[in-house]
Amino acid sequence: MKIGFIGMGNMAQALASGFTKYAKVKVHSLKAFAPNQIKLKENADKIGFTPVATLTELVEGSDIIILACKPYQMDTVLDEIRDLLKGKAVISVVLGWNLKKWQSEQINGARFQFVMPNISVAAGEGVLLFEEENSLFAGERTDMMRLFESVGLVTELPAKLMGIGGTISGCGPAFVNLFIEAYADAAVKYGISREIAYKLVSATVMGSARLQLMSGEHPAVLKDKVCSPGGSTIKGVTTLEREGFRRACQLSVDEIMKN
Ligand SMILES: NC(=O)C1=CN([C@@H]2O[C@H](COP(=O)(O)OP(=O)(O)OC[C@H]3O[C@@H](n4cnc5c(N)ncnc54)[C@H](O)[C@@H]3O)[C@@H](O)[C@H]2O)C=CC1
Ligand SMILES: O=C(O)[C@@H]1CCC=N1
Repeated sequence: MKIGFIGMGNMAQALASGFTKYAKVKVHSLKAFAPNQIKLKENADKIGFTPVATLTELVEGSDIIILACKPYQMDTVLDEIRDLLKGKAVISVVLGWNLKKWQSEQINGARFQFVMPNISVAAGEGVLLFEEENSLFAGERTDMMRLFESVGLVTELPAKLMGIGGTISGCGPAFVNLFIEAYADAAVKYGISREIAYKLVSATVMGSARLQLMSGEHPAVLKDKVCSPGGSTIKGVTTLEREGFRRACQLSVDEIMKN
């Protein structure tokens, strides 16, 4: 498998780090191109991929191209590589660049899959949504899913649900980290050091999530198990409810889904 990243920003760095650490399928080469060659070289040394100097070199030296630039950069990228993509498998993690959009570009001879990842792939604990509609060969799609399974939970969704799925899992780490920061601030306010505060809150989030996934129990059941009658937790829970925690979560999703 010869993989080439177009763009090496936050998301591509997370994926490349995840693949170099956790890939359970043989990756023969991992290359990347980005316009800022100094930064690219720094990331290459840190993560362990091969930096290349041009988009042409990247595409010609890879069988699988991972598009990981910003949506507004796609036109410039495609202008340069459109004619080189024949026979390649293209994975897009670019918001909005799904199969329908790709087909509207009429790029002949390239096979395509839209994947919505999240940043936690860097820790091997990501979420990766595969759009059901795709034009990969069946065998190569299975290989792709195995590769991405090395860095997280792979789930297939129909095109019509990729927007909401990607909002929950792709944007989700930002919401969760806001929560972590807020509770760490509260711990610091009462005297715990910042370093310990982040560890305590992050481990609590991770453990709560893992228990829910492993047990399959309703989150409300797990919440109730923590809330002793007349105890401390229920005071915190009712305060969050009074201050509109659930509503704020819902509204954050509604805002994104307006696009
Ligand atoms: N950051 C995240 O958590 C997630 C991001 N995504 C998607 O991943 C894509 C990248 O997002 P980020 O990594 O956050 O952005 P970023 O801004 O950190 O990275 C963009 C990369 O593209 C490169 N680039 C710019 N122009 C280029 C060109 N002409 N040719 C090749 N490379 C070029 C930049 O130098 C940079 O390395 C976006 O389309 C976004 O929708 C998807 C899921 C999660
Ligand atoms: O904020 C964004 O547009 C990208 C897509 C999902 C996560 N980050």
